[in-house]
Amino acid sequence: MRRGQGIGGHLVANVASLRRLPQLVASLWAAGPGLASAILVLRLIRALQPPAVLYVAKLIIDEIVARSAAGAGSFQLADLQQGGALSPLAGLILLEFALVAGDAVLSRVDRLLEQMLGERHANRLGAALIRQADALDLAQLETGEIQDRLQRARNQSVMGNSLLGQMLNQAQDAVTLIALVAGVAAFAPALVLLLAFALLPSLLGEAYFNSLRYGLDKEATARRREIDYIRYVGANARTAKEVKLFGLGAYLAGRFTTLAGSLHVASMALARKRALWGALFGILSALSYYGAYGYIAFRAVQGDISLGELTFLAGALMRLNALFERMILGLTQIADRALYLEDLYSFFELVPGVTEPERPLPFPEPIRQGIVFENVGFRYPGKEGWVLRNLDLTIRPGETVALVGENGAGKTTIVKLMSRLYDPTEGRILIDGIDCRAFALADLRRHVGVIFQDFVKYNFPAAVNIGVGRIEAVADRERMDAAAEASLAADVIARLPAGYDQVLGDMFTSGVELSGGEWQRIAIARAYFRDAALLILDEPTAALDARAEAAVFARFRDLSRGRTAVFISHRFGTVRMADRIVVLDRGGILEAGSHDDLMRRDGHYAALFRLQAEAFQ
Ligand SMILES: Nc1ncnc2c1ncn2[C@@H]1O[C@H](COP(=O)(O)OP(=O)(O)OP(=O)(O)O)[C@@H](O)[C@H]1O
Repeated sequence: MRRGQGIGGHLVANVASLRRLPQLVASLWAAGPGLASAILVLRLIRALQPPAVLYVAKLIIDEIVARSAAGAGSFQLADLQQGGALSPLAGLILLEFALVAGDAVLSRVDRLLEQMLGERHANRLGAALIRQADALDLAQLETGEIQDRLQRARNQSVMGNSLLGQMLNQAQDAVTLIALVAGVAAFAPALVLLLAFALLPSLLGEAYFNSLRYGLDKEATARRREIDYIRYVGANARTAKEVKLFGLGAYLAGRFTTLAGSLHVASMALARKRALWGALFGILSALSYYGAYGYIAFRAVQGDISLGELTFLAGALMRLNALFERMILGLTQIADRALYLEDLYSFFELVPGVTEPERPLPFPEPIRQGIVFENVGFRYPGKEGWVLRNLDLTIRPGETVALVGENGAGKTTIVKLMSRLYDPTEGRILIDGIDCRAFALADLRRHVGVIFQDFVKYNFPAAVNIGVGRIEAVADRERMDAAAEASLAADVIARLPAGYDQVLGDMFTSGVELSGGEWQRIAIARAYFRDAALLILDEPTAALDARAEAAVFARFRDLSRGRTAVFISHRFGTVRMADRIVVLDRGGILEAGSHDDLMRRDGHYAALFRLQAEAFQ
């Protein structure tokens, strides 16, 4: 929201925010149509209860007044019955009781049903959010703006529940209000106008402040993310080592205080303004309320309305006053949250750029001609420089290729392109002559097994940590044993108290944390467990000790026989084992060939190889 937009602009934004409400209603309905209908019926009945109670009270008083007027004398218990049946007065009192007690019961049933529907809806939304995040491109998820939106959407998936209750309260109050206003209009039409005067300024004021609040929150999202991040870095087992040793505690606390303070100042300034105006509007509505009260008292004294009608009108006014207050507050909260619905639903409307082909071709099994990068260029969306440019590279079937190059040369990006985490900005990637965009994404990825250098350390049991490589086969112990054996993870598992069932990581109390190299063995097992035609390992042995590295690679060569394998490594002892080594520099290929070829050529690779070898002499 831009500053200086004026009240008109704010109101438009506020009304626009409500446009997402029908979507919320539809998804709530879809979560439980039966539950939703039952809730609506209950709310409607409860909405009509207050006017009914007031009306019965009016009848009771009129009945009592009529009795006194008829000179029936003081009221006796025996008066409760008349000719063997209940007297009209007793009947009315009983009815009043039934209305009040009935509402108490209905409100409990209603709350229960709403909780059921709310939880069901939140669960559905939570799952849908994960599916949508999965469908989006990695490049989309990596942008700060989408991360913000995702963060807000995550909050919303829980908030939807409170919105359900608020919307129903509002609808119920609206029905009660209409019924009460109709009742008031029947006895004293002039009062309705007076009430409208009390309502309008509050309504406009609230709408205005709602939009200001949203604008403020939106502006502050980036700062709030930074605050959350500082809170994470400052109070977290993972960062504690460095924070302690570098003495960062005071620095982080200071930065936190500065950022949180700036947010606090802005939000307090708005809260003060809002409180001031709220108080003024409150006085205005109190004035209207007492004006109306005086008016009906005067008419009663004049004898224009009966005592029963006076009771009804006074009761209705009191209720209407409370209802206005509540509805304005409710409207504020609904509009406020509805503005955030925009984040939720706009996240669901994001369309991935890495798309499925209309008529997918089957992935070649086995790969016969290989993988060809044809003049491939890649630039991150919204970024200036090219990460890869004019890249021509062929990976033959059954070949083991090592990608080497300095930090930032583009090695990981090549791997991401091969698995279609990104699509090339220019050029094509062909598998057996077919553009890889022609395969169904799931089919392509089923045939590719990638372990990234920043692989995920799942705080799940060891078996699942390996099984995620091919989750549908997670129960296949024979396959798991083979993968664990090949990756040297078997030794790690054997040492775990609960073996394969041992929860790993430090997130849960039952978890066992592993060393970097142990985690890496588990991750490599994941790749073997996947058993894909194309195996890609991005710095798979960086955390392994020398003996483990040699053992892993001896097995890697055995296992990758007959399948295509690509690995990235900065360790030339490992790299030299590849059939072909591709040296990358600033997004292009500098040289390529076997270790012996490249050493003979005496170029960049040979220089780097000697440099590393000398360091060990
Ligand atoms: N999500 C991203 N958004 C924008 N730029 C990125 C992103 N990820 C990587 N880059 C840039 O792309 C370039 C290539 O990165 P890449 O990870 O492919 O390099 P690499 O050769 O694997 O490096 P390393 O040896 O350090 O792992 C780098 O200059 C990096 O700054």
